[in-house]
Amino acid sequence: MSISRSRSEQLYKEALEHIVGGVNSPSRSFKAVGGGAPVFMKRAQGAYFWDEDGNKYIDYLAAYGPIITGHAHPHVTQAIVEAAQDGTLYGTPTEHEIVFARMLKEAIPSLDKVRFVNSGTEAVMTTIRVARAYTGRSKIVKFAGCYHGHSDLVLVAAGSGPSTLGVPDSAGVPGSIAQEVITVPFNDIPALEEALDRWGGDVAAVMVEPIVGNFGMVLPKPGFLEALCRLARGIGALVIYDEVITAFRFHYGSAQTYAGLPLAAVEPGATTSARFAAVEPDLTALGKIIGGGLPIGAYGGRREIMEQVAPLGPAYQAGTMAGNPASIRAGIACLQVLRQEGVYAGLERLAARLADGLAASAARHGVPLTVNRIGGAFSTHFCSHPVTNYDEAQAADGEVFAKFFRLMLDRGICLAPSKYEAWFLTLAHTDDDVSETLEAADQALRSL
Ligand SMILES: Cc1ncc(COP(=O)(O)O)c(C=O)c1O
Ligand SMILES: N[C@H](C=O)CCC(=O)O
Repeated sequence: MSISRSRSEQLYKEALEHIVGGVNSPSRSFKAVGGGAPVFMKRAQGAYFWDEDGNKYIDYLAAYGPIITGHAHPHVTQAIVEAAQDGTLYGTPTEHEIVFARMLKEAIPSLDKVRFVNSGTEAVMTTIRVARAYTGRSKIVKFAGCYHGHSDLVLVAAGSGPSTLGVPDSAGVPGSIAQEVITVPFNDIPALEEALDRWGGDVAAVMVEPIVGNFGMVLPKPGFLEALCRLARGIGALVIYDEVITAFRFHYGSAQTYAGLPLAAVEPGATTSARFAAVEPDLTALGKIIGGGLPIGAYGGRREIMEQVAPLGPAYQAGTMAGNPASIRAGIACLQVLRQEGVYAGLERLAARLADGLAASAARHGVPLTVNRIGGAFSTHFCSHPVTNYDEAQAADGEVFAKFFRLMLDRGICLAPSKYEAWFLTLAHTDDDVSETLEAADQALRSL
């Protein structure tokens, strides 16, 4: 079974002439799934894509996470149209920025103050600068396989695209910079303890995806985040959560306030805020969903730390496009949709049906498959062991994934072209979409 994608192939040839690798983000290339032309999409609506050859796909890529409402959601689209009609860029503050900052602060109480930027990369990069400015220290601890964007410091042992394409340590990052990063396995408290014992006084921050989204979806083990926060603070370092994927993905808030986060046992009767206080970060980086599909990033945290940032403090961060009215208004509209009753329960129900169905189908056909689901997102690792860290994710079978990816694509199901990326449900997906996807997956798994 194969559908024609001749126009995509033609466009890819042209793109290769003008755009490096034919793509504007390496993750979009099909290098890790057997090569050849990626699919050139022409239009997206709700849960669907149509490619340049007129083929229709059910979309679980969701643009690597931001598209949680479904494509071209009417409320978000209207906000973007109205913003465009009012002029796309002012270079001055606007009231919408205040409205949006308030919404983020209400949903994520650790944000005393925020600043808007243009991408997750910028948000993370700036949290590191601010942490260094605040502590007067230079080293950062990160976890193997966590991806924090493409700024120099965090392109060390990076998951997602870099890992997919075999460049987890990018060329062009000077050794002197890489030396400022200490990498530790995710979910490994003794290894973190050892690293902090060794480098303690030099460490400005410990940075983590509190729920990993970049070597599959991986939860912290119970007590891991509490230990991380306690150990970091014990040596005077800050805790930075990269919530670029996780904010507003699992509930109206972020991982640091998510009831599904496995925490160590708390005192009986502890309040919700006491429950989460032990895992609250000093700084948080945001992106993806908060832009409603337009480019955005944001970072925020404790007042005295954020006040290191210019014009109040000595840490410089700026941006011609930062806080642009279209992204801000799309973000407000997206959060307005997400705070409606039942939104997350619906995402979770569909994702559970799909993830459980895939696992059952794989078992029926004798295909080893580990499905890690968290709320409305999950990952599929072709292996029989649990995936709780990067090594275990790397050990999953990439060739089988590549085959599965192609079989699904030919059946009209669009996944990310990497064994490390997640499947994301949107508000536009229906039970019929899930049934169609399970039918396609059953055929694909049978013929692996
Ligand atoms: C956890 C995480 N942090 C940072 C980034 C970088 O965000 P962006 O691609 O918007 O620069 C990404 C995704 O790309 C991400 O998944
Ligand atoms: N997994 C990455 C971000 O979450 C993928 C985005 C990209 O590399 O283009």
